[in-house]
Amino acid sequence: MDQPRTDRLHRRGLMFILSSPSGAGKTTISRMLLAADEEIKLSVSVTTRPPRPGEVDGVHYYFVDDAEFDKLVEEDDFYEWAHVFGFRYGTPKGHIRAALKEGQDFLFDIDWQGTQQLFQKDQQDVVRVFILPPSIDELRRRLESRATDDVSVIDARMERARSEISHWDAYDYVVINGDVDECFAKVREILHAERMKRQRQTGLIGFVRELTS
Ligand SMILES: Nc1nc2c(ncn2[C@@H]2O[C@H](COP(=O)(O)OP(=O)(O)O)[C@@H](O)[C@H]2O)c(=O)[nH]1
Ligand SMILES: Nc1ncnc2c1ncn2[C@@H]1O[C@H](COP(=O)(O)OP(=O)(O)O)[C@@H](O)[C@H]1O
Repeated sequence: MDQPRTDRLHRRGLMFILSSPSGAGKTTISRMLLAADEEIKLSVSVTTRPPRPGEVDGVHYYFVDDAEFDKLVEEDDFYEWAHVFGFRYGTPKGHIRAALKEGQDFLFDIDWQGTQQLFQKDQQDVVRVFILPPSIDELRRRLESRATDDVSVIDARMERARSEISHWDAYDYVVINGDVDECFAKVREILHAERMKRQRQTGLIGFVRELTS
């Protein structure tokens, strides 16, 4: 029997967005996904927030000062950018569009404002996933256990969590992060299923034509 060649068909890449209130676990899930899946690459954001311990410039974020950020805005180098927690965060355009066409998937860890902007610009490629904490008390526990922010910062993030959660219905998928492995498995299933969407499988047309000729 001929080897089926369906796994070699070309498809468009997708823009896989993970958002959540701070502390719900999107960074954790993002890192698990990037470690487990070779086909997806992180879109590294630019931020004016100072690095946390362990964060590496160019890997987790590009850390810049206000003047550098202003320059990037002026030069129209961002797909989108937003104010979050008193700092600015932006998605650099880079070569995302061309890479999507070549079949490269990108992971975005961005907030609801950035999600809206990316969706307006590129509905066909965007997949929006929102992660919820299992409870508000657990959200605070996670922010405290991460131990990267002082109490006033944690309070501000908790204050903002309610308004962030109110945007849950602007997402395609919502996953509750109770058990981290379960949450990860669900997010991975979403990614796998989205890759199989007919509209993304641009190589199907030729394949079906061959099958039916
Ligand atoms: N709009 C937008 N939001 C971003 C971007 N990068 C990060 N964010 C969001 O900014 C918020 C704060 O991020 P961060 O300071 O790393 O703290 P975290 O919430 O604990 O991950 C999170 O909601 C991120 O998803 C970006 O490029 N654009
Ligand atoms: N399902 C989970 N159960 C327990 N702790 C978790 C879970 N998911 C994430 N955490 C922990 O909660 C803290 C916040 O997670 P993080 O991924 O940094 O959140 P976010 O990126 O959404 O701000 C981290 O210390 C992380 O290890």
